[in-house]
Amino acid sequence: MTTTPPETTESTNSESNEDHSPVEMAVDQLERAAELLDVDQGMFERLKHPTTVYRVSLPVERDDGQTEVFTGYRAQHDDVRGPYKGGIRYAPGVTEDECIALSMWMTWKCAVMDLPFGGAKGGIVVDPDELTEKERERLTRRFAESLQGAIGPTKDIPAPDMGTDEQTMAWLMDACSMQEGETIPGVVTGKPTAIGGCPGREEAPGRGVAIIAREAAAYYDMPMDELSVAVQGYGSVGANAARLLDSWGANIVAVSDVNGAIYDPSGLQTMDIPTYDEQPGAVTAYDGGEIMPNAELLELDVDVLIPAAVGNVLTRENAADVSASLIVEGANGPTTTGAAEIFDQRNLPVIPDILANAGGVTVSYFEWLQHINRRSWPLERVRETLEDEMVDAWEQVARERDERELTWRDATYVVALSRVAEAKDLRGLWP
Ligand SMILES: NC(=O)C1=CN([C@@H]2O[C@H](COP(=O)(O)OP(=O)(O)OC[C@H]3O[C@@H](n4cnc5c(N)ncnc54)[C@H](OP(=O)(O)O)[C@@H]3O)[C@@H](O)[C@H]2O)C=CC1
Ligand SMILES: O=C(O)CCC(=O)C(=O)O
Repeated sequence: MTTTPPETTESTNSESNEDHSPVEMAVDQLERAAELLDVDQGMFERLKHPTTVYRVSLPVERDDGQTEVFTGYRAQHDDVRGPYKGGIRYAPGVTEDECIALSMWMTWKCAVMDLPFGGAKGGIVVDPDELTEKERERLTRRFAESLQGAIGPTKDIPAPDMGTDEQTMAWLMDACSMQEGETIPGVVTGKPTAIGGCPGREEAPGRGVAIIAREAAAYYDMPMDELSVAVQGYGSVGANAARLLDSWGANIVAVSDVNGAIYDPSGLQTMDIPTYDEQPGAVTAYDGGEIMPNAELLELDVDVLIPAAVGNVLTRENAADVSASLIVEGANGPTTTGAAEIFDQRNLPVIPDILANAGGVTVSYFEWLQHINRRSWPLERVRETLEDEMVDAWEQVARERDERELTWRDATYVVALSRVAEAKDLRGLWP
């Protein structure tokens, strides 16, 4: 177990991190908010570091009998407002540095939504598509064993992220329950509904992105039925956001997966384009529209650009060429520090990830409450409550932005950090 952030390492999209590691990006963002709020220097120093980082070796027997050892991480950033909370990703580019940055972003995301959680994030360095289902199950169970004592319904509650899904959460829950000798549904969120999951959790991050895009478009007087939208990434977040905006009347002109984008200025039928889960690799095989590289999608002349795939895609190199009028961050950390500076200079509004994609953790919170109350919510209640919570958070951030004349990112961080700092002051944990 380590407790300090490492030096710069590569992030999920390592080609364009402009020498800023994810942690450095996260610290830059925190520093701006700390200055605006005049936060105590010591508290700022503390919040630059995670509380704990677990690094575990995971020996797994492959189906051919060979043993392979994978590396897993769980970074726990801060729990002053409640148990650590955050997803687990399976991806070849997972690093300790990335998990730490993502855990910091979870602290702010939970705080901006006013959820009683702190921030955590974990991952395993693995391409899940290269494992069979049985191998993925063995790997997940081994990860749960290695994190015994670190995770639990009142300590740290994992959830899905890139490369993991409700089945992964079911295995994690089962492994933790076996260790404890009793069924503990609250140890993870994003489970299948048959074992205590919340209806609507899978669609929630994308639904939240769509709600925030709708509110932001209205703020800038852009009518929904005239809105052109490009979405990078057609997985859980991107496809759900695209389809919902489409159903509200927006014109989704481009979507992409890892192989590339399809573009049709007259609008794509998003319900007809299969996501990776529905049919892997189907985006660029879709009949209709022009095929283009992901990089070109990011520069399309659209009203709204939603990067919803991986981190660090908007960089100092391409920021000047982004032609959208508004960016809504669906992915975590899609905008590098260098790109953010250029967007600020250009007065191009960027609605940050910690607000825009917070729908997932918000519905995770509903799931956690259902575990405590032993009572499930119907889908309509989930959707209505999510709508209320997202709009509430949006309005608080918009007020802060307008009153202090801040960027959207700074305003969001100010709302989040002021809640975390107040909790630390009240609990007397600081200094
Ligand atoms: N799932 C969740 O609960 C939440 C996720 N997020 C964040 O949203 C982002 C996407 O997550 P999620 O939708 O769950 O992930 P998925 O794995 O479901 O989807 C990711 C999508 O991005 C595509 N993609 C992968 N790599 C690239 C690349 N280099 N360039 C372009 N497209 C690429 C994938 O293509 P292909 O299908 O071909 O692999 C897929 O369409 C991540 O940053 C995640 O952290 C944020 C909040 C909650
Ligand atoms: O639902 C959760 O607990 C976490 C979701 C997540 O990892 C994220 O919002 O980035």
